[in-house]
Amino acid sequence: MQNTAAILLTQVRSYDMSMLFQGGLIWETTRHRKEGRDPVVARATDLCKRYGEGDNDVVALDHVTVEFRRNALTAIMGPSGSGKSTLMHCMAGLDTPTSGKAFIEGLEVSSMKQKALTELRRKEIGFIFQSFNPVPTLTAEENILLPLQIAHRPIDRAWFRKVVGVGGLENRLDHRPSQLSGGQQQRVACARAMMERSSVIFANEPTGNLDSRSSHGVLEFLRRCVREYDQTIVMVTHDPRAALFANRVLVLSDGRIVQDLDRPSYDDILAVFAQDDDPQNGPVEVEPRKDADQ
Ligand SMILES: Nc1ncnc2c1ncn2[C@@H]1O[C@H](COP(=O)(O)OP(=O)(O)OP(=O)(O)O)[C@@H](O)[C@H]1O
Repeated sequence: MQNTAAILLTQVRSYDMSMLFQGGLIWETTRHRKEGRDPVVARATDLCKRYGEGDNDVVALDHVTVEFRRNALTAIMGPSGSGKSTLMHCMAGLDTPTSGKAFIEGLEVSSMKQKALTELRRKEIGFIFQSFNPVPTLTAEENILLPLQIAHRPIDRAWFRKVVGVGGLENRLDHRPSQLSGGQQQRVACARAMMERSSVIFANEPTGNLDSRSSHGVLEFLRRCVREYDQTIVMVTHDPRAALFANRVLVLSDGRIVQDLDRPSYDDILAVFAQDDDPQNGPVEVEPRKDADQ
């Protein structure tokens, strides 16, 4: 009995030690990569994802190999069902690929144990979703800082001021969500993600619920964070105007990358949409790029 207890205790201790070691390893590896300025922040090799079986089998990702560069705003576009969200979820460790590998800062996300993955996500991966659900009783400032406070992480006030400045939120910090417009709320969501200083932020349709004016404010915020403050953003979008803010546009079709456009022009984006013959997606109206200076 005593022996069993001793073995159990040793197992628990070695498990704790291995988790500590894994956490430390993640921290050290990502720090070295960032300091070494490895130009690739995230990578997928031969990524496949199938859902269902037999007649219900769906190939969501079909041998996708791609690198995401640091300090870039990459847009992922493509028709509905082409695999955009699945790619993002597999890259961020929110879903597991059927085969192939996904890496963040050189660490293989696709085979990571749950606890290490949680640690990696907490430290190195940020998220912005289409719908932001701020805590209604908290102010904008409190909502922005909430994840850091929950994690007992220190708040870099200088960085906070820069982020809210770029987001144009200085005069809204003591407002509650009900006192903010949709665009302001989404900029609060972006500011929250920026505060974490993750290696990469995955944004899924960040302007999907916004009118074109509010979208512009959010996209300009994201673009400035990339250009001026070295952030790295991968954004899924159906919106051609959003893609005009990106340094690079990847186009997916049937789970494959069919185009990889570097700083695409208005005409390049139009051409992508001209090829999208899915009637569900409706006609596309793209305004000429007025503000872009890339
Ligand atoms: N959990 C799931 N179970 C079964 N099939 C799924 C699941 N998730 C996604 N799929 C299928 O995988 C394919 C890719 O889906 P995904 O959501 O990645 O596409 P998408 O390009 O993001 O689409 P949308 O633009 O409509 O959001 C689709 O055919 C979808 O129906």
